[in-house]
Amino acid sequence: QSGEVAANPEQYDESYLCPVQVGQTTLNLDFDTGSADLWVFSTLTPKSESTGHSLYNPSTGTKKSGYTWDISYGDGSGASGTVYADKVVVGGVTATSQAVEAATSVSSQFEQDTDNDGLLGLAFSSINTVEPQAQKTFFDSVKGSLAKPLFTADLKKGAAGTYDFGYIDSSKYTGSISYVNVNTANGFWEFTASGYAVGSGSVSGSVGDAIADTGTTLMYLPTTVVQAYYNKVDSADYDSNQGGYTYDCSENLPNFLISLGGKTFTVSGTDINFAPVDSSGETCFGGIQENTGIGMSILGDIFLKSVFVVFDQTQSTPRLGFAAQ
Ligand SMILES: O=C(Cc1ccccc1)Nn1cnc2ccccc21
Repeated sequence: QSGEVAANPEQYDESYLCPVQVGQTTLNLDFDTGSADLWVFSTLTPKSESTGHSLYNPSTGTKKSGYTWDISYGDGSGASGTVYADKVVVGGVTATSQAVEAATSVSSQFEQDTDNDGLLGLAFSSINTVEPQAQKTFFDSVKGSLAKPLFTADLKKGAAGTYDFGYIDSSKYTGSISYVNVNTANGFWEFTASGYAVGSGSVSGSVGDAIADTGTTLMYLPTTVVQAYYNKVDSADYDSNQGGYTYDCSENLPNFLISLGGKTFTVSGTDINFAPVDSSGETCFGGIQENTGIGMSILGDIFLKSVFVVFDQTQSTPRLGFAAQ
């Protein structure tokens, strides 16, 4: 089988939500290549936490007795609950007995984002949090039945993009796809990014160890790289209150160039301008921030909306393919 599903941006492209049939209900889920749990708001979630969300009703599923899950994300958000097996359909691609993790508790960040009805993890199943036995991601459940064991991400700035499962749509990118090998030891789509440049010119240095993470909004890079970037933004400075680099919203940001698999990709300065820090719209928060404390770089949505990405398991070593959009 193969299929295509829309990826609809929230305000400021903070995350992208895709319609997914879970049991007999369609929910809007955040497809997340940075985690491996498929969890949903449910009729088991306290009403005080689930108002405004679409809810999965586990009555259509088969309860996996004694199974629980509990996930925490790098930004401090999290959720936990119980586990059911049920039908999950994404763009026509069907997993007949997918582990669906029903939330019995969610953190305030999820409670408040009423567009988001849960997450669909697309990292490696080795980091799924279900106890006593890790469960397969949706992609792992359907991989063997896909025309090709791969999926692609085509996210866009302020517009609907797509995730495709089982095929590469050559109308969605330009030029050739350049591939890098993935190290799955940490359960992420992790690879080595090469040189970078600020503004224009030839790339140099090395960004290093990085993950392709659709579930992270921004780009988190080494301090040396981030300082080199904001040195080119006159009004920029590190604002500890905001927890990152800010600048005057009126200032034009330089492009950021990064070399992956031997090909240089350009993230436009307009894409790096993330959002105002408050309703005055005077000061803006940058889409490139420091990876301090994370342990690797994260190429999140700010980067991913500039490229077409292939998450490829056609070979014994998984690969990431990058092409210009
Ligand atoms: O957790 C992270 C990475 C991160 C972000 C900020 C600081 C440190 C680490 N992303 N992420 C991946 N999936 C997510 C789901 C919800 C929230 C964040 C999510």
